[in-house]
Amino acid sequence: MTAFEEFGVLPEIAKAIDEMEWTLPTDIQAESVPLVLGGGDVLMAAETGSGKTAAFCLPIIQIVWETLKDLESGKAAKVSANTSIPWTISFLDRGNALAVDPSGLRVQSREQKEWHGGRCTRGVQGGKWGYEAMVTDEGLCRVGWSTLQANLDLGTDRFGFGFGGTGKKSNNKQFDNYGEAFGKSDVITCLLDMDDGEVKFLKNGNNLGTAFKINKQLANSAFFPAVVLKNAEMAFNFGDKPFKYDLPSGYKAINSVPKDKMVMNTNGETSADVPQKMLNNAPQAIIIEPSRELAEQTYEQIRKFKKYLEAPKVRELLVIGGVNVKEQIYALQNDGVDIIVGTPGRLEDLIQSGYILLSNCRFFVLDEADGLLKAGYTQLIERLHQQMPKITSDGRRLQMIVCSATLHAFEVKKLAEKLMHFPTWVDLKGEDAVPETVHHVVVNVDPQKDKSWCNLKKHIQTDEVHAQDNVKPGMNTPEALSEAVKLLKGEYCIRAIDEHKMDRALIFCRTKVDCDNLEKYFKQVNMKNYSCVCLHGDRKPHERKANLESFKKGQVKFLICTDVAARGIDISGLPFMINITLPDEKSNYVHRIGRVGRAERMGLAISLVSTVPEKVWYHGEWCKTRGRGCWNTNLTNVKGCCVWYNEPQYLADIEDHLNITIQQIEPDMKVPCDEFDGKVTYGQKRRHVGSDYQTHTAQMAPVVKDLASLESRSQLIYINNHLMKMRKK
Ligand SMILES: Nc1ncnc2c1ncn2[C@@H]1O[C@H](COP(=O)(O)OP(=O)(O)OP(=O)(O)O)[C@@H](O)[C@H]1O
Repeated sequence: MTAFEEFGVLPEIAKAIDEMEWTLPTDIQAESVPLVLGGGDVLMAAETGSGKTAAFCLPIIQIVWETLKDLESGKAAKVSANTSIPWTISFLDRGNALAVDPSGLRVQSREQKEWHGGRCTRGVQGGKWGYEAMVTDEGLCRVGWSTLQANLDLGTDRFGFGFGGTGKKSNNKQFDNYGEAFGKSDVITCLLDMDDGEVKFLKNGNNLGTAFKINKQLANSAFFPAVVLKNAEMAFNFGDKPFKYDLPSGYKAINSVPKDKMVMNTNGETSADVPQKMLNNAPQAIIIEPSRELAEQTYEQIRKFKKYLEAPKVRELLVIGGVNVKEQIYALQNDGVDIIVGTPGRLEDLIQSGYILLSNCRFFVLDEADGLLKAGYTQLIERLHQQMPKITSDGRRLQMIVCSATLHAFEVKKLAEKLMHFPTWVDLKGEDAVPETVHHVVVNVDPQKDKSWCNLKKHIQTDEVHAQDNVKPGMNTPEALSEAVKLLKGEYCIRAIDEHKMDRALIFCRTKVDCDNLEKYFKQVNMKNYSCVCLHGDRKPHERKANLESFKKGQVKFLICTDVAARGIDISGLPFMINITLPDEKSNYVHRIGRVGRAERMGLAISLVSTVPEKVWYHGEWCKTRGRGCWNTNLTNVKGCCVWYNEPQYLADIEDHLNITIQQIEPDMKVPCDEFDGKVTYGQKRRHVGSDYQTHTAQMAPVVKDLASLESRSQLIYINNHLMKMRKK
């Protein structure tokens, strides 16, 4: 049995993992896999490169496959196969905010503004029948009877007859006083007399009299128990248990309706016998990623993990923008899908146009959740969540998984509170942190100390922010120093590469134009030694994909990118990364440097930090071309497109956030001999020197000592007591 199997992973999946040469689950996997398999909502916060992708993909693939297998063998189908459906509130015929518990006998809606209703799985034609509904939590509720034509807001059309907690009866939107108000713990008996064509109600056993006369047009219709709630909860008894109050004479429990009078509720089902799970375009899992590259990466991992899962096959689909939508639609309509990995925009397009159905979705995953929220997708996420059934047709609850290396953001906590169901935090550090495998250092770029920029014969082309300023070499104006920083950063970058003999590195620039300029400079200096490609939003999707691939395959040495690649991108054994400019968003520092030092391999991250303010482009929504061909070098406070970038401040913010002081190195780029240097090769696994064990022993020693003294004290107390008793005797 492999270590993964011990955590409940299926042998077929464990075999695929074994082939990837993963011997042990990482900490986040060991904690999260059992939680997800057990049905819980999970918030995963763990360092970059700690294996979060597998922590949610493995259990999802497993449960999806098991569900498909159950369906194939007919087990799950039984739940919705007509003949065996019990008398419950239907999982299919209900409003999208009405949660139905797995027994189908308790319903809840926490929607405060709208009413959400549901109907029973079976109905009746003819005879005298009754059932009980109990208010189990305060709120607004209405119960009664409706036909299948009635809308779910009971009593608002002529096909439904309801009695509400405010003491009103309603049919066809006509609300009249009836009986008396009811609330928490009250039991309402709903009675249907199809022989005399009337509906009446009891409150806690007291007969409130006839509420409605059913008109002749509806006399032959089938009626179903129905409910509608606004921020309330109710429980039902259709006769499986003894009623709290006896039914009036002549009435029987609704669940004793004979077959010839029983009518099945087919609303929400595609056909009487086909369970929804069989629908090709209704996936069981939706995984949202913030970038196309990350979506592709997660999709590829899923393909690897499911390799040995046969009969039935799990079908995964990548739904991202920038590629032909027709192919995605074709796959949805013809091949079908069980797990979708996608980016928000395209995903929502296909959902709103009906190509993807959410009716069977039971896993909703937000990877890099804080990034998604910061990118403005909060409402989209909430919209999708609202459309997902909170309990699926086979009685399983929607599970939500939210993860990131920087999850400690207010927005994430707010979202979790709103959408998740008693989530478990799997938080291995309690705060955003940098893995021990990442050695990260900063280098000051000080144009007042380092005057080499005055005499550069060959230099990087800058972003031309100072094209109209007088910035001659040797000048001391803020503009001249800012231009100098840009020139020096080009030199420092090459120096860092040379000093560490980097033959593989990710280089982050702040803007697309900075990326392009660095790419040109590398080619100018030495095309072969500094072979590189760019990855940023202005490059076409196929170019982005090809560039990432060529870097991953080692065909080029350097990948120059904007924050597009900051999150999640996994390039195995990547030894080096360079920040040409620090990100202004502190969590992005964690994500950027987390591209190295992954899966226990060591990595070095060097950040170039200007000591003086640097004037940079900042094209906001006011910039009509969003930067393309824009030459407005005024500052943003006068409607321009530039800002003064204060890197020392951003560095202080990052250090404050991580509660550390980042080691500073000199412009010669030499990394001083400390415990990292000399003992490690960046890109390789760290030699295990056994220090962990020693540290652990040291940590545990005082606790063990305390325990020993407690034990000895308790034994002494016991002996003393015993002696005292003996003496008394
Ligand atoms: N149990 C394991 N054993 C060995 N390698 C693993 C294991 N789990 C994951 N890995 C490898 O570790 C690397 C990082 O995994 P992954 O991309 O899931 O990290 P992450 O936590 O999502 O990081 P980020 O926050 O940067 O997105 C991958 O190359 C993956 O193949």
